[in-house]
Amino acid sequence: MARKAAIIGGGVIGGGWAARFLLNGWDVAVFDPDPEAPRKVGEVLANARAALPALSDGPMPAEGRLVFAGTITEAVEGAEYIQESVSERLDLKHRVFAQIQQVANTTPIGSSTSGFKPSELQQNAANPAVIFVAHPFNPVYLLPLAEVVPSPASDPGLIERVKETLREIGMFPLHVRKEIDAHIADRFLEAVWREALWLVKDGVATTEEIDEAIRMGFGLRWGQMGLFETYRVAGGEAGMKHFMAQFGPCLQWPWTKLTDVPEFTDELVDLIAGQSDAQSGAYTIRELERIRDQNLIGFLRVLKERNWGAGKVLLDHDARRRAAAFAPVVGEGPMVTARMTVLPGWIDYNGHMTESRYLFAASETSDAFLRHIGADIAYVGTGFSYYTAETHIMHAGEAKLGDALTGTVQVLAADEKRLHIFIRILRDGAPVATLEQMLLHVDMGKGKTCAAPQAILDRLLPIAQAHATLPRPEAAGRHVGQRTT
Ligand SMILES: NC(=O)C1=CN([C@@H]2O[C@H](COP(=O)(O)OP(=O)(O)OC[C@H]3O[C@@H](n4cnc5c(N)ncnc54)[C@H](O)[C@@H]3O)[C@@H](O)[C@H]2O)C=CC1
Ligand SMILES: C[N+](C)(C)CC(=O)CC(=O)[O-]
Repeated sequence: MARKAAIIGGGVIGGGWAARFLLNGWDVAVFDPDPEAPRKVGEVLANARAALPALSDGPMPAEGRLVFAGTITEAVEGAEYIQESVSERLDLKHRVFAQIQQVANTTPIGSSTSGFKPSELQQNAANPAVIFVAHPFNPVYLLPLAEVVPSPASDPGLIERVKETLREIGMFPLHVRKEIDAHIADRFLEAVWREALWLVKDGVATTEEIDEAIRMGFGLRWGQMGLFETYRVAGGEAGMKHFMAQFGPCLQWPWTKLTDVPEFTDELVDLIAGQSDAQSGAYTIRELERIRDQNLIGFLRVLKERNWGAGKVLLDHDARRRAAAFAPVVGEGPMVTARMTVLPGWIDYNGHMTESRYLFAASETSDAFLRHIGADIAYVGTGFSYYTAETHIMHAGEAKLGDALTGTVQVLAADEKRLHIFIRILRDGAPVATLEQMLLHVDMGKGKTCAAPQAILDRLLPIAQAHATLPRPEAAGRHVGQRTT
């Protein structure tokens, strides 16, 4: 049975949390008195469905069930985790916590608050120990950071369990050790925001020029190295010490007005809103969200290829999900090594699973087999691996959205260098596709085939021997254009 999360407040952030939990296989109940909330959450979810699966290199779990609850009590019933995402007003948050704790007194309650300290949130609560800050970043379904801020009254064991829950849905819980207004990241954002307001107010730059200054330069650097690592490199060979000696004094010069807040007059609001309309008004907010999401996917995929920063979180999440999803089943017949569900992003213009996803399903199946015989990621790290030298794919049916697929491997032949396998992608026990593949054991450093080590052969060869007794698949050895009758 799927695990359940309750989301109280279904606006921009509540919708993002709902999407992240749902797409990671959790059931979600949302409570929001706004009659527009189901539409708004639905639109965020549609964006998330088009975006989040593109970050995964493994099968995602089947999407959880979304319900809109009529009351807070109904929403939190049976929930293992509660995320409060109502408007940023302390009195409102207190009322919501009181209502929740009338019926769910021990369930963890994370607050999305951008600035309130957990000790402020906990004031007068029936059980303060379970209330903490879990501050996410927009779009919640793509950005991994959640600042987890406990107070001295928080239950440390519960906080550790919450961090694990957040990892399970692909997030990076950053434990903020000392509570402070606006946590860590929003303090920076506030400082930058204040300075930008001054630059616009004083007529130095427009909103567009400020955005160009960020996205053409330091914004690109920050996404991959942050502040300190970036400045360390900027110090040249002498690193951080030289950087500080050179640029430390300029902090005393009038380069910034960071501590001073411009007055929030109607004039300033109109000036900024007007410039923002001129800059970006040609797009709707939903269009801008989709542009943002596709750009983020591009960045994140590159970081993932490099196992760096947020990309490392994505790789860890794939590995965790694979390990939790399925252990190969060794039985009498072909080995069952993978299970997956056909997701929206896998469907093509013909309304069925696109051809590249059959290859993807096959590589999930063969990768699981390789891990089973010991050729796992740690083994690849030693400089050896199996490469696919040849594939023949036959389509026997159409996989459709939501279909549950199973991948099996039958070893046709194996020796110290070669691994000849037959993969079936099954739906309800019948193949929708079969793939015959030849894999070769390779010394990656030399770029040449070589014999697999005895430890791998000791696992592989008995399977090959057992599979030699299975009926040879009719499709094995076929080539394109052969008659079937
Ligand atoms: N928008 C942002 O960029 C970020 C916002 N946050 C935080 O997330 C929280 C929510 O902010 P947004 O989603 O931006 O605001 P929003 O205005 O989009 O959504 C707030 C939602 O709370 C609902 N609400 C009001 N009273 C309620 C009640 N008694 N029970 C249930 N729902 C109720 C409203 O109907 C609304 O749909 C705030 O604490 C904010 O500081 C955190 C990270 C980023
Ligand atoms: C503007 N904000 C304070 C609500 C921003 C955040 O809290 C985080 C974000 O997503 O930028």
